[in-house]
Amino acid sequence: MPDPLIDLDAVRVSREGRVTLDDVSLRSDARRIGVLGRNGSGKTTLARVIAGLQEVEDGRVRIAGIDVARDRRGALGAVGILFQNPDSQIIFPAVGEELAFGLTQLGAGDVPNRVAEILAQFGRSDWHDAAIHRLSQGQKQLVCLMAVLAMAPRVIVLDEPFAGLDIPTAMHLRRVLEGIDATLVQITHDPASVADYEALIWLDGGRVQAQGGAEVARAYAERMAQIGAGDDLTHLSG
Ligand SMILES: Nc1ncnc2c1ncn2[C@@H]1O[C@H](COP(=O)(O)OP(=O)(O)OP(=O)(O)O)[C@@H](O)[C@H]1O
Repeated sequence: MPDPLIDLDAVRVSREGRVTLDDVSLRSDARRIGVLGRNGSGKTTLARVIAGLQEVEDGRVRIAGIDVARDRRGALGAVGILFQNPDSQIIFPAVGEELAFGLTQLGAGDVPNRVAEILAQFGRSDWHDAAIHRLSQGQKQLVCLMAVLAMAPRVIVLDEPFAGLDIPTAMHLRRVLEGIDATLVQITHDPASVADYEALIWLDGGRVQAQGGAEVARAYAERMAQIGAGDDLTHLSG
């Protein structure tokens, strides 16, 4: 059997001496993958591992057969990531430069044309020279989305990129993503948003609490309701 598109085996990550992912395996060819977990459960760390932005201390990571932490150029064509805060992603002052950057890193040909194409695809050709700091959060998130889509990665990791956006903007960007031909890995604490996904993984304290299909979202929702019904806040301690 060929290796799956997403192939993580017994991954372990420590940050500042603390284990944040422990023995996490995820092998999947599903088109829609949901990663569920509470605050601090390790979701963002896992997102960064999948995107190759976080080295693992132990275990193996391959996305589309690429060792994404080591082969950064290969990783750019294999996986893109959108964070909750677009400001943590944007490097350049103008939209056109920002869109060109990833393509140049990727070694793509005819970068100016591809930048023009992606802007035109979203009806934003007038943004080419726009100053990013003048854009709204939703507009900045659209720039990040365009930057990712321009590179046509096989996998896109969404680390709650729509959490800070108003409802129509979030709906619009979500629709754009649903329409594209890429595997989506959605990080969330909201089970309803991934209830119909084919593959779900539930992280708790950096470990896999459960893995499977819709039953995982149901079990997670039940557990969260139970915790929420109690008054015990000790689970928030660091
Ligand atoms: N840069 C960092 N350095 C050290 N520890 C970190 C760092 N980032 C996160 N951590 C720790 O790693 C653990 C997992 O954090 P992570 O951000 O992966 O969780 P999360 O599930 O995405 O949380 P949230 O939903 O609150 O964003 C937490 O205990 C956190 O304190």
